Amino acid sequence: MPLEGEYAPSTSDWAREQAEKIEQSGGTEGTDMQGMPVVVLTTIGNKSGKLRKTPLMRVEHDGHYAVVASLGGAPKHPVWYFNIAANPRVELRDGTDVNDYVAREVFGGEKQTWWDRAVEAYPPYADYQEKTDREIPVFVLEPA
Ligand SMILES: C[C@H](OP(=O)(O)OC[C@@H](O)[C@@H](O)[C@@H](O)Cn1c2nc(=O)[nH]c(=O)c-2cc2ccc(O)cc21)C(=O)N[C@@H](CCC(=O)N[C@@H](CCC(=O)O)C(=O)O)C(=O)O
Repeated sequence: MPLEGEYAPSTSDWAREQAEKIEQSGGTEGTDMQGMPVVVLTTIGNKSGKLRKTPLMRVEHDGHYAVVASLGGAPKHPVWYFNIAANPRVELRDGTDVNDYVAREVFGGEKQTWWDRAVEAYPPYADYQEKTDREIPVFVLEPA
């Protein structure tokens, strides 16, 4: 069941432009950054109730996805983290495929497994974790 609500654009220009390019092309354009694949996560704003569309690096293994709240190694979580915390129902667009998921933050060995997969998909994640004391959260997306 797709998430319903009014879309509210990100205040990050580059992210907004990429999300809108991907969405408006039905997932056929704008789906990479530095040659690495990008997906679009849709969350429900935990304050506005609006739909937030966030481009993220694609982290996939055997048909399962994870999303990484890295924000370039900033000291604070990206606010989409708090959207998921309040409502774990999300949508993920991977190219032309859009599916519903329930996001589950992972810890311990499961997080390490997915963190290794994330760094393999997008090596700068390792640098981001190096540069911050913040534990960068990883969510696994369970099919809804
Ligand atoms: C800039 C901010 O967005 P954010 O949710 O903090 O997310 C920051 C970034 O993670 C986001 O811009 C990502 O798309 C950046 N980004 C990646 N960010 C990552 O964290 N990980 C990635 O792998 C990643 C890859 C990536 C690839 C391409 C690209 O273009 C961007 C990429 C934003 O849009 N803020 C809005 C509010 C958004 C929001 O969700 N508001 C909530 C309330 C949130 C709250 O305050 O609790 C609501 O509507 O209720 C605002 O300031 O008005």
